[in-house]
Amino acid sequence: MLTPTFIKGAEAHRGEEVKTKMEVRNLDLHYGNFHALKDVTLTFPENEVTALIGPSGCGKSTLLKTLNRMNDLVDGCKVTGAITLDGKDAYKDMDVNDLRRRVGMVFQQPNPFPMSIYDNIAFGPRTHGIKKKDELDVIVEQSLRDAAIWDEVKDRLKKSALGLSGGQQQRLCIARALAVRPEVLLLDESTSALDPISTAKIEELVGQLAAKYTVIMVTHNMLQAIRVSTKTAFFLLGEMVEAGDTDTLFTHPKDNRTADYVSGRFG
Ligand SMILES: Nc1ncnc2c1ncn2[C@@H]1O[C@H](COP(=O)(O)OP(=O)(O)OP(=O)(O)O)[C@@H](O)[C@H]1O
Repeated sequence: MLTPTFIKGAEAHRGEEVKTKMEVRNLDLHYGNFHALKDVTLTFPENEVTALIGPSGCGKSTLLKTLNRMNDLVDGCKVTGAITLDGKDAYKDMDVNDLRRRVGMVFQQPNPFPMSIYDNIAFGPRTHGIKKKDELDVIVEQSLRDAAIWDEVKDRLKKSALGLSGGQQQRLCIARALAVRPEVLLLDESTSALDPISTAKIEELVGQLAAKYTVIMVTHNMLQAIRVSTKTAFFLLGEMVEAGDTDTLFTHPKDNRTADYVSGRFG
């Protein structure tokens, strides 16, 4: 097994009580007649990285999008069961815009807006009513620092974000997500379009982000799950087969289907 080059969230917090940040209970999701998630129950510990793994089409991205109600935008999508953030029901007791500010998302392909680096980061805070330049300056710098890209872009903040490399664009997108002060960060295969060096930088960054944020990541890369996450959940055909401590799930899986998948027998 690869040795992580940074301290994983749970190791940093060892000895402290682990708090649940988000929880999914008896979640069923249908796209029309298609049953995409089946009675999923799962908790996401605060200030840790949870990885969602499983073969293509098993429902990982669907679950991720359900956590900040992105699926509300999909016609014919029906969700039953409960999703909570700090114990509050995300579908019943929370304004959807407030939920999406608190639970930010970064996608597979870097998708910077066609505007300057500065304006990309200031975009979210501005839409939330922050207009003062000195206040925005502080948020832009802090977000870029938190996303480990400040030193690379601090002298070109007014230049177009589209001039950055793919790996830099993805860290910019993480900075943009951080700029509205989220509590949870959803990463949907956020390194799959990147080269190995950019991937390594983002993996290291994710490890650091867990000090401040709860991170939930979908990944196809099992080594990445091992390197970065403290908790892993394995999905198959819409069912959550097994979840637990990452090292245990990969070395001593309880379910034969998990064992077959993590040993590369299918997927
Ligand atoms: N908007 C949609 N309408 C209908 N079916 C959908 C929709 N989105 C996803 N699905 C179906 O739901 C199932 C789960 O899809 P999902 O994208 O969550 O899987 P995944 O595990 O993330 O796959 P991948 O690893 O390939 O991204 C798939 O069968 C997919 O075709």
